[in-house]
Amino acid sequence: MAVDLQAAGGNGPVLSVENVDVRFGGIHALKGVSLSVNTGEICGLIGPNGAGKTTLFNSITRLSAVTAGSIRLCGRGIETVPARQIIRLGIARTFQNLGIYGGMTVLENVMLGAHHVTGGSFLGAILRPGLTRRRESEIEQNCRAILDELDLSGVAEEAAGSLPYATQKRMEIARALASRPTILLLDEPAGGLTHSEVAEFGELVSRVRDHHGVTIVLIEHHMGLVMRLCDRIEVFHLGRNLASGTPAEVRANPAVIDAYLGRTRDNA
Ligand SMILES: Nc1ncnc2c1ncn2[C@@H]1O[C@H](COP(=O)(O)OP(=O)(O)OP(=O)(O)O)[C@@H](O)[C@H]1O
Repeated sequence: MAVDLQAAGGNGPVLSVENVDVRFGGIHALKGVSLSVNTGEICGLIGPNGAGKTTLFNSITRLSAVTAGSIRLCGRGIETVPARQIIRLGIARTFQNLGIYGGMTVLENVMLGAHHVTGGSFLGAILRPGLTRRRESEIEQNCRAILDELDLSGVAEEAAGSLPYATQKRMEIARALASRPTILLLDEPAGGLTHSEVAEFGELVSRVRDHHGVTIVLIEHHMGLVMRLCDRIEVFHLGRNLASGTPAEVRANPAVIDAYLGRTRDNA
C-alpha cells in the first residue's frame, strides 16, 4: 500500500523535508533542516557525529516528534501519521544496530517485513482460513524471490542469529524490500563490514535501486562508499544543513572539509 507516485502528484520529490526542528528538552538536535529527494535517487546523508542525521530519520519515521517544519512523502504531509503506519505509506528503514530476530529463520524475518504492511488479524485467519493461506503463500513466494535476488536463498531456513554479520545486514535490506517501499532509509548500513564486504554491499544497494525502482537515503560514515554510490550528498553539521551537491562538489567544498577537520566556517 505504498503511496502511488502518479496519484500523489507526479514527478515532484518523493521526500521533501522543510525547515524541520527537533528538540530533546534543552538539546536542539535539528535546526531548520531541509532535504529533498527525487524518485530513484540514492542520496547520501553525511556529517560528523551528532550532526542530527539519525534524528532526521527518526523524524521521518515518526519516532521523534517534529517541533516545527514539514515532512512530505510524495506531496502528502506525514508529520502527524502514527509511527506504526509509516511503513504502510511506503517508508522502510534499517537501523544502525541490527534489528533482527536471531532465533527466527531468515525467511521468517523477511516475511515479517511483508506482514507489517499486509496486516491480517487472528479473527480473519479463523473466519477465512483459505484466504489467509493463499495470502501467506503469496507473501512467501515474494519473499523467496527477494532472498534469491539478494543471494540469500541458501540460508533461507537458517536461524538469522547464526549468520555472519554481513549476511545479517543483507537480510535487513531483504526485509525492508518485502514491504515494497517507495523509499528506503539506510542508517549506516556499512558499519562493521570489512573492506571487501563494503564494496559488495555498495553493489547490492545499487542493484536494489535499479531492480526495485526504490529511492534510497543513506546515512554513512564510510566516505569511499558514499562517494561511489550516491547521486547526491547532503551534509549536516551541528543540526543544520551545511552543503549539498554531487559527490565531487561536496568533496571539494571547503566548509565540508572544515567540518570534518573539526573547524567550521563560523568559528574558524
Ligand atoms: N533521544 C534523544 N534524547 C536526547 N538527545 C538526543 C536524542 N537523540 C539524539 N539526541 C542528540 O541529538 C543530537 C543529534 O544526534 P544524532 O544521533 O541525530 O546525530 P548523528 O548525526 O546521527 O550522529 P552519529 O553519526 O554519531 O550517529 C546529538 O547531540 C544527540 O546527543
